[in-house]
Amino acid sequence: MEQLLQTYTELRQGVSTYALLPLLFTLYIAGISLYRLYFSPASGFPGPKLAIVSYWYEFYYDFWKGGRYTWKIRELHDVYGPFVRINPHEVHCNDPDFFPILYTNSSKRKSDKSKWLIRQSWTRDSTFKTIEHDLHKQRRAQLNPFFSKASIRSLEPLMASKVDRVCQRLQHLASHGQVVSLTHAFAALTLDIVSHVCFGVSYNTLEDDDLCKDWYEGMVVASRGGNLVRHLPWIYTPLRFLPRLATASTSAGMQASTGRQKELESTVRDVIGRHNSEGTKEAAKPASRTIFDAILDANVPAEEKSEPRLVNEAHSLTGAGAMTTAKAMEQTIYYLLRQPDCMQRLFEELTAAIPDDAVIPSSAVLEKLPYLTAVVHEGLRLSKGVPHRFMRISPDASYHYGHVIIPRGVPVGMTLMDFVEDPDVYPDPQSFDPERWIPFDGPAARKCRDNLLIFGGGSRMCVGINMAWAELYLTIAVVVRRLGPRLRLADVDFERDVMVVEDGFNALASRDSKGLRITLEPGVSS
Ligand code: HEM
Repeated sequence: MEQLLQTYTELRQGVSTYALLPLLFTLYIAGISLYRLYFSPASGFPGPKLAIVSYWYEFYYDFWKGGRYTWKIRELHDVYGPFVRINPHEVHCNDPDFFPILYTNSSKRKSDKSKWLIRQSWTRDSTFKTIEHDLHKQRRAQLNPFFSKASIRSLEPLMASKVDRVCQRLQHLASHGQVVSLTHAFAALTLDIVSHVCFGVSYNTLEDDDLCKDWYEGMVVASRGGNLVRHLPWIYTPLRFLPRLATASTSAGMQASTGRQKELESTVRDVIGRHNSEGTKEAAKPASRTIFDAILDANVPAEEKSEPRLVNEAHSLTGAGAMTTAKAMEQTIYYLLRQPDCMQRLFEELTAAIPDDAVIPSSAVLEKLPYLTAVVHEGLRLSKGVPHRFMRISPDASYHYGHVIIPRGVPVGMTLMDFVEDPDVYPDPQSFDPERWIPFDGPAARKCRDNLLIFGGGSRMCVGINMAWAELYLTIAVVVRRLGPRLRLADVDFERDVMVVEDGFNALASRDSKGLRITLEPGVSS
């Protein structure tokens, strides 16, 4: 009897506890919503109530709508003004005058990144994704020397040989009227260059039958997956291991992504092994020293040189170095092919400047060609760069801008794509119009240049900017000079294959995209 009574009491206690759960949950949600609406440090900024109280609003546009929050944020600015609360913690700004205040140098203020950014990422230990200002500064100092103007100049023979090779491969692959993917060809080119700079050995994907199709598809899958992982970070671990387990996975993209991960891990292991067996490379000739040698030689804590951290860095450098620049090359060639008068004018300028198309001039010489300069700038602008917003957190002092104060600790970001599509600076911004850059030192072009903030700004500005410009000038000049009049678009639909419609951090075309595909007319190029 006593036992029965005890069981009854336990049951009642159990029932009442369970009955309390929904109530506790409701109170928790109400409490957190009230806090986010009225007491959070970001509560002074307007925005949709749903976005302020919950991340599900952003999730809907990021995941359900497929990387569309960036475009939704634009609409929110139309309703709420230049500063908008876009999620429970973050403020977004679209006022260009705020740019230099937000993206400033280390001497002016510390700039942390937001943890929200690294939730989506397989590169969370890279320089790019480093949250804390001082640690970023230390990591960035190891990269800077490899990307200075002088270093990039010394890399030009390597770049030229790869550009030469991409032309040969295009001619070979398209020799019998076959369709070739310029998307994969340009990704192979940029990947081969950046892998050489990082590891001292090029991936040589230009030699692969399908160029770097697998690597590229893997990047696209990882980019799209990022929009899910950012919201549901617990999914990161199963996602990392799932493809390894499911070797027979039906998703080619997943397999490609796994292959890419394995390849990077083994490359980094090789680099560490080679470095350790050769001893310190401090005294080595600068030309033979790689980024990873510099990191491994640096006087920093051991965890900074750990294999997982270096794999993260390798992921980030190869991804950042290859995807964006290749996209800009692809878009530039696409617009030239859509506007044959522009292609013809560029070809004529190049033929005059490079009488022997076997000789590849330096990028410094190419930068003096006015029409090429206009085309390269316009193509880069229309490639949109990275469509995702770049957040900063000022850890020590609030941001002050007119009457607006953003308290320290509040993440605030801007979307660089907004600048390159600003109709006040670039009338009819979606059209390809190299004329807007001519004359290059005139007032209109100057305004265009000042707004081409596609590489970001301040202490975390793109480290690869010099490399990107050199690659763009060399590639566009040589490809157009040698093959321009013979290139034809092969079943390319702008909205399906070219237009940037998805923010997967990288700029992505539609999910049905077949990439930019071309054929080559027979004949002599010059
Ligand atoms: C058209 C080409 C490119 C565009 C539009 C571009 C754009 C950007 C932007 C906007 C950032 C700043 C991110 C931020 O503010 O948080 C960035 C950072 C970075 N980019 Fe680029 N990039 C390009 C080419 C390259 C190349 C060729 C490399 C070579 C490896 C590279 C490597 C990096 C790295 C490592 C960072 C992180 C820098 C840091 O956090 O200190 N990028 N890029």
